[in-house]
Parts: sequence; C-alpha cells; structure tokens
Amino acid sequence: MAVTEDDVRRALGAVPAPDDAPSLAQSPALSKISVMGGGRVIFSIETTPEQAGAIEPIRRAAEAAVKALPGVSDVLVALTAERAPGSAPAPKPQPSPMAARGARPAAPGAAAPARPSPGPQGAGVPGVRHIIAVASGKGGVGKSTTAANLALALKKQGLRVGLMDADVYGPSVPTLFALNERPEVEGKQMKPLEAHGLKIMSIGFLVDAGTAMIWRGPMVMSALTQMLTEVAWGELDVLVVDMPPGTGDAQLTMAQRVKLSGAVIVSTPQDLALADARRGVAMFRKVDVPILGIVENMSYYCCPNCGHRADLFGHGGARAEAQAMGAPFLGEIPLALAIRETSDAGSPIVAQQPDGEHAKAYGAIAEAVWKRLSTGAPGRAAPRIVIER
Ligand SMILES: Nc1ncnc2c1ncn2[C@@H]1O[C@H](COP(=O)(O)OP(=O)(O)OP(=O)(O)O)[C@@H](O)[C@H]1O
Repeated sequence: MAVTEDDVRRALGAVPAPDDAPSLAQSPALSKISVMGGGRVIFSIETTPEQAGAIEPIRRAAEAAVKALPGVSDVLVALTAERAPGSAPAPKPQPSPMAARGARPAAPGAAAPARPSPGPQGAGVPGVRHIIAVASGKGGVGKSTTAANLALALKKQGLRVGLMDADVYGPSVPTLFALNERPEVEGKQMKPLEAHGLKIMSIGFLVDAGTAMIWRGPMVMSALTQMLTEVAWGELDVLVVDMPPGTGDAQLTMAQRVKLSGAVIVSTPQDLALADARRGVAMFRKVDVPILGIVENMSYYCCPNCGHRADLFGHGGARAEAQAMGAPFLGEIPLALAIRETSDAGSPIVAQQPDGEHAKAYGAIAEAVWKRLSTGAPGRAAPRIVIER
C-alpha cells in the first residue's frame, strides 16, 4: 500500500521534538513532507548551527520511524541550518541529501554553507584535471544548453569529459540527454550515467522534479559536494558543471568550495542579462576563479529557410561587455530552432548534427576554452598595446 503524508506525520508523532512541541509532528521545525513515487520520503528539520549536533539523534529517530512504515523505500531527513553572516561553521556536518541513496555522508564541513567570504578554493576531484563552471547571472539564457553542447564539443576534440548538473532549482540535463534512470551505487560511490561518450550526473537523477525546489542552501551545498566527491567520475580531462542560475550564496559557495579551473559565463545580448553577467564575473573574480570567457547565446536569429539574419536583441552586447570587463569573448551562438528542438528531443545539437554550423560554433568555443585550460592562460584578456602616432 502506498505511504501517505498522514502516515509519515503519524509516525513522527512518536519522535521527540527539538523544541517545546509535544512531538516532531507538531513542531514548527518540521518542514513540508514530500512523499514521492516508489515510496521515497523527504523532509527536513529546521535547526540552528549551534544545535545541529544535539538534534542529530532526533533526525536519526525520525528517519528510523519513517523507514519502518510499510511502503517506504527510501527516507531522507535533512537538518537545515542557516548561519548568520560571518559566524562560525556548524559544529557537525549535516546529513546529506544523497545519504538516502546509500552514499557516504558529506565530508565534515561540506554541508553547512552560509554567506561565504572570499578565500582560498576548496578541493578538487581525484582523477579530474579541470573543473569548469558554466554560469549565468540570470535564468533562462541558455546556460544548460551551452553547458551540454560545450561538453559534447570538448568530447569531440578527443577529451575525456563529464557533465555535472548542479542546477538544483531546475535540473535540465535529464531532459537534454533523455536520461531518467537512477544511477547505480557501487560500493560507496555512484556511477555516473553515460550519453554520447559523456559521463553525466544530475541532481535530477536523484530526486524528483519539484523536490529540489524546496531545498535550502545547506542541503544544496551538501548535494553538490557529494555529486563531485562521491560519484565515480574516473579519469577526466574536463568536468563541466552546469551551475544554478544567479549569483547568490549557493553559487558563491560552490565557486569557493570547488577547485574550479575557470568559469564560462553565458549571457544573451540584452542589457538586463548583461548586467547579471557582469555580477557573475564579479562573483567568480571575488573568489579568484579565472573567467575563461563569455558566450553570447541567442545572439542573432538565422532564418532556417532563407538564411536571413536578424539581430533581435542587439547582437554584440556580450562582446562589448566582455571587453569592458577585461574578460575574453568566447563566441556567439544564434537563436536557432534546431538548437531548441534537438535539446528538447534529448540529443543536443552537437551530438545530433556534429558537422553542422551550430556544432562548429560550439566547437570554436570549446577550442578556446581548452586552449585556456591547457595553457593555463589567465582569464583576463591580454592587454592590448596601442601605439599612438
Ligand atoms: N541558442 C539557442 N537557440 C534556441 N533556443 C535555445 C538556445 N539556447 C537555449 N535555448 C532554449 O531556451 C530554453 C532555456 O534554455 P536553458 O534551459 O539552457 O537555459 P538556462 O539558462 O539553463 O535556464 P534555467 O536558468 O531555467 O536553468 C530551452 O528551451 C532551450 O532549448
């Protein structure tokens, strides 16, 4: 029989509350309970960093109580704690969102981000030469499409490439690659899925769409850290990370926690998107991540029938902005129906039409990115020497 939210609540009636409430079921610290297909149950308990250690037994009791219910296959109970800016880290690591799937708990300190301050970057991933972030200040500018096609174009150059979808608020990689199976757990690591020769991991493979939306900063960071460190990525030349959109704490923490070789910023040519892209560049620079360059997506419209080209959004804005910011300009990708259709169909354009003009455009961007990575060229554009007569 399928488990219901009421069943879960009843079970939590026997678990002590972290506050004065008669039980956890009645406590305001209990979040919304998500019961998903297959008997997976997810909820969180709000706490403070100071209390996180003391509340751990309650978290475990809650997990055990729900796990004992008939029809429950998987339980995730997370502690969500937010730190005030500048305060000390939480005393204990929080349980990881992926623990429910049999992976190890997050590394100490991996799960309690708060407003991070600029500082040295975190750990790399053994076997992975370069981790690059594909980011955008604003949502919907084509960041995931660019990340997927960039990963494929890097692969086409003969590199060993992985793609990690860190966009917890709206993972697109499962759709982009028509992947929906659950990754296998081998020992203490999860095996990434594979498509078109890429190793792929997405938060969307682990939780149902919508669930990720209720995650708060600490859970997000915990999941992202685990996707990096507890996935059997193997030997990779490049791991492309599709970042969540925006330049908030989650992004800044990610940029800071992961040893990024550089960041690619995606923008459309409109002023508003460019202003957000500028914030993205500033954010990465704040944590000393080199800017590999800026991509102008939906740069112009090319009519598939007559070949007529129209600059719908004021094409060229990102190139000018890159120059103004002293960041390299990597190239422009047109607004093309074929790019959208192939993505929606689960086989991005570089895989679908590897010799087409769009694949060539992504190829040029991939080449420029790899050149910067392999030569260690700094993210800033080289100064131009102008001789005045
Ligand atoms: N160059 C392009 N030409 C046509 N359609 C595009 C192009 N780039 C992206 N799209 C389409 O725009 C939509 C948004 O793209 P995508 O999901 O990659 O954006 P995003 O910035 O990752 O969005 P979000 O912030 O919601 O994750 C998708 O339908 C995608 O197919």
